[in-house]
Amino acid sequence: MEVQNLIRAFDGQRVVDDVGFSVEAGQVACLLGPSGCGKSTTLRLVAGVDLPDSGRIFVDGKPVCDGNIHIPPERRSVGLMFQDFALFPHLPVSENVAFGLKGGYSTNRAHVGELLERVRMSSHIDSYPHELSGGEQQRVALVRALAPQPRVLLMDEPFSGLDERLRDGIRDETLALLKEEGTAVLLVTHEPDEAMRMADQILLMRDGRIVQQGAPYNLYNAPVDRQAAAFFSDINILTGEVQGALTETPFGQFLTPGVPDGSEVEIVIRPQHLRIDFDRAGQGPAPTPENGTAALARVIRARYLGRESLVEFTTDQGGIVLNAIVPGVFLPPADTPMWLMLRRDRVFVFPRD
Ligand SMILES: Nc1ncnc2c1ncn2[C@@H]1O[C@H](COP(=O)(O)OP(=O)(O)OP(=O)(O)O)[C@@H](O)[C@H]1O
Repeated sequence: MEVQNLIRAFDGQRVVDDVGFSVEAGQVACLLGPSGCGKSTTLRLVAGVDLPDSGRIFVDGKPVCDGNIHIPPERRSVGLMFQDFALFPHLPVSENVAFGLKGGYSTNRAHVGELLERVRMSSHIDSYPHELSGGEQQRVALVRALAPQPRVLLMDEPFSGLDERLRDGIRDETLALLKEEGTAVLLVTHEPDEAMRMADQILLMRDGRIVQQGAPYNLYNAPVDRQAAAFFSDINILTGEVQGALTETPFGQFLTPGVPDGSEVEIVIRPQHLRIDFDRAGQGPAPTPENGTAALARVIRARYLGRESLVEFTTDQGGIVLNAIVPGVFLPPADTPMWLMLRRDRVFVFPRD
């Protein structure tokens, strides 16, 4: 599936602003972004339930929407699965799954049976939706969407109605089935964890635009700007002024090439990429290329989060507040002096907006 230069405005305001991407068969692309950034509108345009002001959409290489063509939703080979997955309450599972198939359940028994088998729901074939748990309903909704074998499946926050504990299992199961089917999937979510877990490709959206797209690894480890970095985890920010392509901080100098002298930069690091060392009578670790220079800091407070501990520090020089995440239990008392280092390969430098 491919989308080119999609634009959609409401009341003169562009909510989808020159969006373009493609999704290969068997790939999951996640449209990720904060509420109101235009994800659902993009999905609706691809589905064909809304018309773009301009732009083109292709499914299987064929145009389904451009300046001249507008193929209706039911003829786009696109399946839909939305948040409330609305199974028909008056129909049993069998009829729900067969709903989009010519001839209904009676002529598609084998296909429906096989699909239900694959999501371990065969024993519920005669049940009605109200007799199923949320997770079971979700599995039925998934195979209902896949039954007509669409080339593209569009999913809008499909897991958000589910119990937290069920979600991971159902996500993995869904992913496995989608991969087997070879369907191109476009999934809308505002949860970075979900996108990281599900996506082959993340399309990060902000104010109607895709600000970055790529594999989850790339978005996490090479964000385009501070907001993109902050979308995936808490971040620490140090600010500094550039002089001669270098920025001086309590953690030593950072290379900031291409930024004019006198302008400010933000040096960003995720809490799990701080290194901590104990203080030995005012002596810190020697500088290294990997970790730069250590800066003396004091513990403000430490909290245990289960798998990890979160320790808040303030640096002696400059009073910079920094959060560090450490695996396991690490709860130093307040005011403990410690040396902090920033993993140089995990630091992002951005011009300050
Ligand atoms: N039919 C419409 N008429 C007017 N404005 C609309 C319409 N549909 C969407 N919008 C506006 O477009 C913007 C983007 O909405 P959209 O639903 O695409 O965002 P979203 O990223 O999916 O958000 P959420 O995660 O909250 O669903 C919002 O400001 C919304 O109010």
